[in-house]
Amino acid sequence: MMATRIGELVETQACCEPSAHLSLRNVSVRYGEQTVLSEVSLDIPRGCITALIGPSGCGKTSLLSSLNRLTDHLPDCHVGGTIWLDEQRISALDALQLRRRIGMIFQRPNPFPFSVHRNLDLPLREHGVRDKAERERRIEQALRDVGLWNEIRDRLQSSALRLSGGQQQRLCIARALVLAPEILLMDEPCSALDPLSASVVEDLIKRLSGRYTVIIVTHNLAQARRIANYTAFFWTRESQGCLIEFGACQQIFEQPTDALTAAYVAGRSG
Ligand SMILES: Nc1ncnc2c1ncn2[C@@H]1O[C@H](COP(=O)(O)OP(=O)(O)OP(=O)(O)O)[C@@H](O)[C@H]1O
Repeated sequence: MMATRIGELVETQACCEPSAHLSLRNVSVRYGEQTVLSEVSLDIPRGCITALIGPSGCGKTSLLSSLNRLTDHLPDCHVGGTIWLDEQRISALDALQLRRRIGMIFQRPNPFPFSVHRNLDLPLREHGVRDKAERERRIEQALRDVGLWNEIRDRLQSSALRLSGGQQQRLCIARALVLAPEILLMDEPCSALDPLSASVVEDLIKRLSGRYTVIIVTHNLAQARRIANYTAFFWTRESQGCLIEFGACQQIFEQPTDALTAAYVAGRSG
């Protein structure tokens, strides 16, 4: 499948490439017999930030986790439909390679309980980067990209757990970046941080757009408005999450076409 045009959305978001990086077709997620997300079809624009919003339990995290097949590891979790990464079905890709191309950042910073350096060196070794000088170059670059190099360059051998929460989260983003991914999945990456650290991480995410396709789950509508180019709004109907509306961020927040979206972004429901 060739990359899909995003159609009229491109005209409203000149910053974005007019192609889909990920294409979802009739994607459903169920745990055992319980379908929690039903028939989602969506094109994720390349090089842009797409926010997934909606009330608790409508399946945002389940959808995010299905995009790099973390759902493979959840007991009783079944993902139906088709997810394309460019012209390849993700189900046909090697899971390790897929997760190199699609990194994930979680709500709570989760550095490995090792040194800062080892947090970044380990994934590179696991992915077969044998040349030490190349690993060092990529580690420094990733730390520069997240704005940590100058802050902690003299503490690379100290435990990552001694960093502040915000620094730990930036280290986790660096851990994803060091593998040169194409796409970053972020599940409420600022919600466990103090306001100052959250705003540093938010600025960082904004700076990543263009170079990376970012998909971010957030409950913070103001944050979605500030950083996202596109927004997908989910809702729960008859106990199943579904996609209500997808569009350019400005359109979703200022001129939503669906009454449910309008009520949600205005804070009248959910
Ligand atoms: N591992 C699991 N096993 C069984 N049910 C699950 C599992 N993970 C999530 N669920 C259920 O799937 C539904 C969707 O959950 P999910 O976390 O994807 O929603 P969400 O929109 O991300 O919620 P929140 O905004 O609160 O994080 C919920 O009813 C949840 O209880």
